[in-house]
Amino acid sequence: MRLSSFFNMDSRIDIGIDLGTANTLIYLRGKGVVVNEPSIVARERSTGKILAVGHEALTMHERIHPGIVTVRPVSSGVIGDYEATLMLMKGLLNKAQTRFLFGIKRMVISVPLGTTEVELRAVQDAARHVGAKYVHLIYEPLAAAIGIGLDPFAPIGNMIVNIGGGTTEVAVVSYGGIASGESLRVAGSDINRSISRYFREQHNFAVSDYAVENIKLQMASATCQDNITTMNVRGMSYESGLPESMAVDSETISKVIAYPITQMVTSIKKHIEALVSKPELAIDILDHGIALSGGGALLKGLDEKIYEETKLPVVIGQDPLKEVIKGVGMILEDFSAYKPLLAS
Ligand SMILES: Nc1ncnc2c1ncn2[C@@H]1O[C@H](COP(=O)(O)OP(=O)(O)OP(=O)(O)O)[C@@H](O)[C@H]1O
Repeated sequence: MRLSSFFNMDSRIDIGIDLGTANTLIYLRGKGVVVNEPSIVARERSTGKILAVGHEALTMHERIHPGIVTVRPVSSGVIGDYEATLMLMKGLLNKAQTRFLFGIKRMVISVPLGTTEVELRAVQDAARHVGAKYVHLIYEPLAAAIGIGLDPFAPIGNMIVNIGGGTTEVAVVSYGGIASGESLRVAGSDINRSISRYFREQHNFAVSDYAVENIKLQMASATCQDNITTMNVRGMSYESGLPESMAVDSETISKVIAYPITQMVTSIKKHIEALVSKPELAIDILDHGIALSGGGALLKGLDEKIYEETKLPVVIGQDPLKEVIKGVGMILEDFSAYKPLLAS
């Protein structure tokens, strides 16, 4: 018996990764999602030595001394810091608690639409560096469509909008391809930046990333809500130089985040209007609506806002933060069926 068949080389593992700006998720074929952690690493400033990745690194963020630095290696959905991305991938693969005794055979990674050749190559290199033998890339909206339960090969048009931390991917999927789409570099992080800027510029008040995220999750809304809520926010006053607390209401926060929301909705409308030369696709979308995925889809009132602006039905995926990795997982589980969808 040949050594390779004795060791059954097919027992090498197949892995899917949603390498996101905010979160990275890992799927193991046959097991499901085994890692779901923030895309952040903490390293020693002088040596570059990695101290923590994922949840632990996020806990250290904004609490550390100058000898330690936290880095978000993925920016706008693509690799911004190659070395830190490798550390993130290695660290999170270790957390998968699976011994890759025979190495990784196939790795499928989701990437934003419009990723440049250089950016695609960086993702492929990183995947090979962490041990993948074959690397395949899938555009995020296609993965999200599969995850949501749509058939990307169907001879009808489906509109998917995946709103992540760094990008909003708008795509009309039909016949196993993308009929129209773009990756807008405006998403969840821009909403956070708008909130931070409001406190800094209007109140001379510095608020931590953690507090900003909390404000967004608790009170931000894409539409005006009837019941206005208030919350106390703690931060540092630039004027007094002391920690202070100030009240903010949901109506103010909704106004503050209006600009990034408008940019997202404008992109969606632009791609619907682009279907003027393909009216049958437009009618399909009228019938089936717009499917939303990604963490940004959870923003209060966003579905309502998109409906107000487009008059098209809007459906949010069952588990928006996991639709892309669910789709990547389904590709791994039935690779030959979904192979035609892969970017390379
Ligand atoms: N309930 C919520 N309301 C509003 N925003 C939310 C909610 N939950 C998560 N988010 C936002 O969703 C974003 C993360 O979503 P997701 O994990 O899908 O993005 P990602 O895949 O890391 O990013 P990208 O695809 O752009 O690289 C963050 O900006 C987060 O603040």
